[in-house]
Amino acid sequence: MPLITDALSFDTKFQEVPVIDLANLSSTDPALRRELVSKVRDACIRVGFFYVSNHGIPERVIEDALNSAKQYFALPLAQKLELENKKQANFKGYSPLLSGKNDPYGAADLQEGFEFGWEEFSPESGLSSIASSSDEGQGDVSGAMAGGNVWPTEADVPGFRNAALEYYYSATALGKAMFPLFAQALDQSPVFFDDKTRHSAALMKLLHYPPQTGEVDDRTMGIGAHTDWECFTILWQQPGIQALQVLNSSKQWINAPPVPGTLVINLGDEFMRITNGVFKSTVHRAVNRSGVERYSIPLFFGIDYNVLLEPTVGCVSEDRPFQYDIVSAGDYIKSRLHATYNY
Ligand SMILES: O=C(O)CCC(=O)C(=O)O
Ligand SMILES: [Fe+2]
Repeated sequence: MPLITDALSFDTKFQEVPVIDLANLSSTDPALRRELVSKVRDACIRVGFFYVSNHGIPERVIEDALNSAKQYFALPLAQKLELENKKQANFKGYSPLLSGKNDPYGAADLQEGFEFGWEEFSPESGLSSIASSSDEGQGDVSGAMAGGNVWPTEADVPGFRNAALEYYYSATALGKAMFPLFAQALDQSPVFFDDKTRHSAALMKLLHYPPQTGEVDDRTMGIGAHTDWECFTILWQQPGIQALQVLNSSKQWINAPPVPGTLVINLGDEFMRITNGVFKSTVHRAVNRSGVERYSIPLFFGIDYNVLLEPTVGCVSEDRPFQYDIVSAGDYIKSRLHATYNY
């Protein structure tokens, strides 16, 4: 039976986001691997979201990134605007409050962010050991997504670039270890994505949501209803604050609160497209009505920008022909960035 036929029998009216323990992620025991693959497959087809525990990103790396984000967003607005994303290649850098609109039918997003992608480590940064263990070479900075990162100066936010890149390398290492799981969940060989993920086509964003107080306006969200664009997102959310909500197929918003010790993994449009909808790119949003500041850190991990988003074997059938235009990953991400920030 093709995967697509099997997937159609799954019930997508989920009421909660499952938790998957990654403790056995690198185990070679076939039974343990089968069990893990089967959990990932179920979550990808039914929900498009899951939490992972034992994810391997050290607590210290998370804390340093969070503290750097807090210091960065506390800078005066004029200083942050020097690196405004609209002035940079492919929207790297700072996005002010209300500058983006993820939900084309909603209001602008009540969040500010700082985005960057892969970059070559410089030996003096002290990151060489981490970089070399998680990335085998060049970031893909040619073509549609060309353009390097921009950073505040060391004097403005001491240690910012270092802490941000350290988190980036840890999260991309986790992402790279997860691609074989997704491949196996699609009945492909574990190396299926290897030649499509040679460069880290991963964008990381530090996000800050001010508390929404006063009159509750149902249109204004921290980030409006949207799907993510890459293959999958690795999301750290600040403990203790409920903000993230996920839409099930009955159009109910299901809370996805931070679960201590976990990260959220959610699938995006690239996976949905190449699997012809077998993997769900689930709509979600975040609204911070907690009364305190909220920070989160998504890392959006895609396939290489030059690779075409073509259908995967088993994901099309006579009844379910491929339903998307075939575009390159880079062209797809670039078009979505433009739509979000030039609304
Ligand atoms: O801040 C969050 O919890 C969600 C962020 C998000 O969905 C995104 O940046 O795409
Ligand atoms: Fe998202």
